[in-house]
Amino acid sequence: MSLLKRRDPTVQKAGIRKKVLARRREAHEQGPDAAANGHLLDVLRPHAGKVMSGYMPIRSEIDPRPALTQMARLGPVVVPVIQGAGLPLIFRVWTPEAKMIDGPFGALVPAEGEFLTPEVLVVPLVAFDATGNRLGYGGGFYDRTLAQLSAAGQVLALGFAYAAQEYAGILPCEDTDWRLDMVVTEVGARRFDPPA
Ligand SMILES: Nc1nc2c(c(=O)[nH]1)N(C=O)[C@@H](CNc1ccc(C(=O)N[C@@H](CCC(=O)O)C(=O)O)cc1)CN2
Ligand SMILES: Nc1ncnc2c1ncn2[C@@H]1O[C@H](COP(=O)(O)OP(=O)(O)OP(=O)(O)O)[C@@H](O)[C@H]1O
Repeated sequence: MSLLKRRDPTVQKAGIRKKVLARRREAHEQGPDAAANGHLLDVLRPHAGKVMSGYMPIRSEIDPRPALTQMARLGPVVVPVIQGAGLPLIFRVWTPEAKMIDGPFGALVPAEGEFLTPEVLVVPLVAFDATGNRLGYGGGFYDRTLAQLSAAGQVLALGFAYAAQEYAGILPCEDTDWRLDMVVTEVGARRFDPPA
């Protein structure tokens, strides 16, 4: 591979995705989701009443629905809906009883209900690092969404993942990549320092 290609973050990200996804699949088979949901609930509870976004898991993503089910009793929980390529996500109210339909990329979306703007976001991811950088599937959906929401007000971005999804180095980042405030895994919750 040429030096230029190695330094291209898009190329680097693709290689890291593949490696970390293999580890995520292994962790998913072990299924430490219950322990992670306990930690997630501890982090979310103080925010009860705020509009909070979760996600409907796809592939080997860790399942946040146990914690979201509890939070939906205390306040509005929303999940992402894709408007189109290159556009930020919008969010529709979810409850455990909501009628769900298939959305793009296999994630379920609510068939009906109000669209609300979240202040606290539980964000799915492929990889994270020790400084709060996040790598997703490459659509840039969460980067665009977090940029838009933070321009309008304060948001809290919480990554939810298996501990095995931590990348040992610093993830390659572009100017548009958004950093996480915290990450929650089966090991516990970690808060990242704000950028220097
Ligand atoms: N559960 C869940 N819901 C979510 C997301 C997510 O990551 N997880 N998203 C977070 O953004 C959005 C969906 N984004 C996605 C974007 C791309 C692919 C995907 O499969 N991409 C291809 C590669 C495409 C390419 O770059 O060529 C792939 O991985 O095979 C999946 C989801 C909205 N909802
Ligand atoms: N706020 C933004 N405005 C314009 N383009 C953006 C913005 N955020 C991200 N992008 C573009 O989206 C592309 C994909 O981003 P990236 O690979 O970081 O996605 P990701 O974080 O892995 O995916 P996702 O957020 O969907 O889970 C980038 O090449 C970037 O140029």
